[in-house]
Amino acid sequence: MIKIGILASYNGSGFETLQKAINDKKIDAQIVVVITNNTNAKVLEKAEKYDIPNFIINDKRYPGQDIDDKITRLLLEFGCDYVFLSGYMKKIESKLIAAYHNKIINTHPALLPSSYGGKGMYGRNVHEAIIKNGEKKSGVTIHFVNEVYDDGEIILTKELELDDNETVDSLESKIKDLESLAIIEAFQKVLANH
Ligand SMILES: Nc1nc2c(c(=O)[nH]1)N[C@@H](CN(C=O)c1ccc(C(=O)N[C@@H](CCC(=O)O)C(=O)O)cc1)CN2
Ligand SMILES: NCC(=O)N[C@@H]1O[C@H](COP(=O)([O-])[O-])[C@@H](O)[C@H]1O
Repeated sequence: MIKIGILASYNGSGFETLQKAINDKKIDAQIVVVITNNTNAKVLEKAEKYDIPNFIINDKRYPGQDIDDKITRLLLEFGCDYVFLSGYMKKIESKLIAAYHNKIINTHPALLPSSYGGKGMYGRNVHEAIIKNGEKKSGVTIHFVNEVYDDGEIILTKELELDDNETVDSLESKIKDLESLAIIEAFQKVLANH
């Protein structure tokens, strides 16, 4: 059975999408651990709901320790084959990348490559920039993770056209819906080649 570890900073909506797809037999895998950097992350409640071991790992909780090493060791201890970044807001560092080369998958709420990726481009910031710049389309990119933000090999993208009166809230909602489809399709594609 392919094992997946989750890294998330907030709600972990992508994690729940993946878990529901697993429960619905759309994806043959098991989510075995959830890790967050955020003590208040709602993803912790979701992990408990699905009876998945969950951990908070951040500098405050482990002052002076190597967070990269700690996360990597935990994912390895749980036997993870893949790592899914479900709205994880911290840079993935060298030890985790080395341990999981082209096995870390991220979902980004814009089309890449573009100026809507990289440092500062996360969550609502992305949608605000898209609308401010008068873009006519946006979308979702699922990609493998390398040392650089939003620079890894692209697994798939899904596009949408913006309405004339699109707002940040309306775009965020549409992107979230599109993202759910993209996550399922991307994992089916990756696991088919496992
Ligand atoms: N090595 C990599 N690490 C991460 C990647 C990646 O592609 N390579 N993707 C991100 C997810 N992400 C976009 O998809 C992303 C997340 C956060 C940021 C960002 O600018 N973060 C801020 C800190 C924000 C915070 O502390 O809440 C920063 O670095 O200053 C950019 C892109 C996950 N990691
Ligand atoms: N650049 C990374 C980034 O912006 N990721 C985005 O964070 C959201 C997390 O939402 P959630 O906490 O509700 O799952 C997700 O929509 C994801 O695309």
